[in-house]
Amino acid sequence: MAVKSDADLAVEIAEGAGQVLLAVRDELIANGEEDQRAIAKAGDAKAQEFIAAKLREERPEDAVLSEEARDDKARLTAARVWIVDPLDGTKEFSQGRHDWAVHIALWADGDLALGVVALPGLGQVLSSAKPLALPARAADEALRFAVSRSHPSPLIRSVIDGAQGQDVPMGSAGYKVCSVLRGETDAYVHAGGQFEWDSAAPIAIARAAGLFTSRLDGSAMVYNQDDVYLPDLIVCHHQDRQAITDSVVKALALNG
Ligand SMILES: Nc1ncnc2c1ncn2[C@@H]1O[C@H](COP(=O)(O)O)[C@@H](OP(=O)(O)O)[C@H]1O
Ligand SMILES: [Mg+2]
Repeated sequence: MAVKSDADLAVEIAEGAGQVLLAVRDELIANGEEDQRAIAKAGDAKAQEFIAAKLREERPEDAVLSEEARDDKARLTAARVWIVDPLDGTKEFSQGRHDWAVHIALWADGDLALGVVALPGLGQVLSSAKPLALPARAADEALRFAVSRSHPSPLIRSVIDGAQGQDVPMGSAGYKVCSVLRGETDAYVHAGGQFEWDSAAPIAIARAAGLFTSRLDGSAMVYNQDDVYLPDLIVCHHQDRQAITDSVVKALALNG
């Protein structure tokens, strides 16, 4: 039998983990579970188990970096590393909301090679291998920024105000990047903390679709580093890059 392509495998895994997460949550709620931490914990564990088993079975040679597994650093000398967040937007998942995601990315030979984000609450899966056409951006309308519901940042508030934009709160880094691709927002600018698994798959999809992506200081998002802390990012249409980066520079000067 022919070996499944990485792109097909990533979609299969992201979709499958999404189904596992929906089923776990339904079952717990049907059994009367009201503790959101218990729902989040069960979701994280079951999705991690599903993804790890699939990767072990289908790509036993590859290294894996996951939010929910020990980082044994074998990945630092590997040619191929899967970077996964089994459940991004954990809080929103546990609250019964739809704005959460499963992230599956593949890093190969120095850069992101593939990203898949499943949005089980919407029944959608986005892949860098099949980029969506970018939604049109009306140049005269205020920029809509996807922002965190649970990690407010004074710096990001300043960036949005400086760009005369409006904020659209929602959970999950993957869901936010997909909101730009789905035309619900125009940009996602984040500061204050995140890890490689929070952004790897979403950034691969954003790049493939032709969005601008960078760190707040304008440098490239770099993955599979020893320290996986990757605290800030910009995702936007190229036409908005200047306005947003100007606002970031001013906000950094104001907020230190
Ligand atoms: N200041 C911060 N420090 C660490 N992680 C952060 C963070 N802000 C956001 N994140 C992580 O980024 C993801 C999206 O967050 P948000 O919805 O608030 O934008 C979440 O991942 P998890 O749900 O996988 O933990 C969250 O933990
Ligand atoms: Mg996450």
